[in-house]
Amino acid sequence: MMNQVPEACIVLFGATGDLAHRKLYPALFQLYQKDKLNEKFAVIGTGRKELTSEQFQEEVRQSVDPNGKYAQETVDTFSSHFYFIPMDVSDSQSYRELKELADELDSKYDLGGNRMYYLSMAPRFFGTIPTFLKQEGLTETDGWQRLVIEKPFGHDLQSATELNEQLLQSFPEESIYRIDHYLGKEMVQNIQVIRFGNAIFESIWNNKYISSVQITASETLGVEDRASYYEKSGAILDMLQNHMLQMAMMVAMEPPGGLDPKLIRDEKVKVLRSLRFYNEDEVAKNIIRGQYKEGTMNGKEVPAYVNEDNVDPQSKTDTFVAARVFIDNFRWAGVPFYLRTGKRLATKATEIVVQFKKGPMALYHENSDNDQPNLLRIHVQPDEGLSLSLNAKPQGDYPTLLPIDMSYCNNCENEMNTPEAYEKLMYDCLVGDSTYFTRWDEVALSWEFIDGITNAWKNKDIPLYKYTSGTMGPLEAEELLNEDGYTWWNPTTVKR
Ligand SMILES: NC(=O)C1=CN([C@@H]2O[C@H](COP(=O)(O)OP(=O)(O)OC[C@H]3O[C@@H](n4cnc5c(N)ncnc54)[C@H](OP(=O)(O)O)[C@@H]3O)[C@@H](O)[C@H]2O)C=CC1
Ligand SMILES: O=C1O[C@H](COP(=O)(O)O)[C@@H](O)[C@H](O)[C@H]1O
Repeated sequence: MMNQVPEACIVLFGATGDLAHRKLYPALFQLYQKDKLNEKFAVIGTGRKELTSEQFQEEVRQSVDPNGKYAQETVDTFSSHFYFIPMDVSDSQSYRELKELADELDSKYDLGGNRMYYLSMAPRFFGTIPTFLKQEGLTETDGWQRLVIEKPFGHDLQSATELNEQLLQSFPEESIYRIDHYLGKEMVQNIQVIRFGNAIFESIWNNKYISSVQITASETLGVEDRASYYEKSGAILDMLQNHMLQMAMMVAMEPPGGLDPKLIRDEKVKVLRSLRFYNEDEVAKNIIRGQYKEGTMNGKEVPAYVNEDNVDPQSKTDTFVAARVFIDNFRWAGVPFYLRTGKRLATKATEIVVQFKKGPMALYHENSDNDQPNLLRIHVQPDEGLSLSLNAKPQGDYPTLLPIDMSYCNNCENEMNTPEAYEKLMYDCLVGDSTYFTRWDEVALSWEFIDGITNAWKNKDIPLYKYTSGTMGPLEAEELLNEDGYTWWNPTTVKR
């Protein structure tokens, strides 16, 4: 089979870091194994550590095959494409050496000047590196140049705008690939297919038939060793501004005119344009913030957020956020979207639940305790799949109701084969498909919305509710839904 992926040199800034080792090398290795990487490829890793290329190759081998599961020859051949340059990214001098090596590998592997620059670095370097890349002539080759930027992209609209303006001095918008790894998840990408590939869903996907939408991304982990970052971001910047809004856009967007990235991203951004922005009083009514207290998880005592390493004991950082948002357009007018995410919650799971309205007349419900609404659950993780809750008649009894589920499991057969988000995203970037990367207008609008909330939190005395670790967040988040006659649907497993 012809390999469609172009030859390329991947220059990875932050090659000695956690993300590179845990996600990026395994992702590239999977692509390599699946013949989804052109055999003409080279990776240049950079970091301040004084590694030789041989030592770097050993790190890569350890990262992709820690247990010696794969054929030695495959792992060795793969890692032989990796080279290392120790450099401080704030020193322009070191970019000259980088350029020399990149040019040399370009000839050695016949890479056509194609370059993917991946910034897996602390965000304070996101602006500097592209500036130096251009200044030192690394962007002047015969091939394409793409810039992959990790999160967070700014910390508010102003900082994101400044960063973006800086990037645009060196790379045009169409060459900037902003990562939101949730967009690389199988079931997040599947939302589009479920919606637009099934007439039965698309025809009822509106406020006539849908009563509410819930998106939960719950985590069991606490802040771990990331306090210096998390103290400034909290759940709202860490998860709501990006992953949660992106999932909401996928659920709410209009059908695109085709599968071109521009058409899809145009539709996504229109959702944000219709998002109801809140004034400070509305923030207080519609957004609940929380912070975890100590608790017991899996039989182990876990500390309160304020007692975690490097966290200010007086910290007001939100480790939980629940939001009621509205998309004021014809399709969604009046339908609340409830988004919630938090750390140290009861389960690690992400699920989208579309709740349908009841029929016009309750023929069977009166005599039944099992009066459940129809729910379409999109299980994003750890289970990947879809289930539809319906009502049927129990054997023999009549006219009571029996809740039943129809389900599809996407990763039950062979869990290992589900491509990791980073695998899909790196592949997409190599082939120049920007569909599942965030475009500047989406990022700007999502910051504008989030800034409204964080400013209200700064200016108004809005409570930070404490919740016990191992629960699903503060009671006030439950009350937010109860006000509207709903309750949260906790993530479930897909029936196998
Ligand atoms: N880790 C994760 O799970 C996730 C990370 N991200 C994002 O990915 C990015 C990287 O995160 P992560 O890998 O965890 O970070 P790490 O702190 O583990 O790695 C940082 C990397 O930057 C390098 N570095 C730091 N300063 C310099 C410098 N002055 N010059 C050259 N290299 C430098 C370090 O190399 P050295 O030590 O050799 O100097 C190291 O390779 C961040 O933007 C983060 O937000 C996003 C989602 C998840
Ligand atoms: O971006 C982030 O995502 C992770 C959760 O990602 P998942 O794929 O494990 O669901 C979160 O833990 C982290 O705080 C955040 O920065």
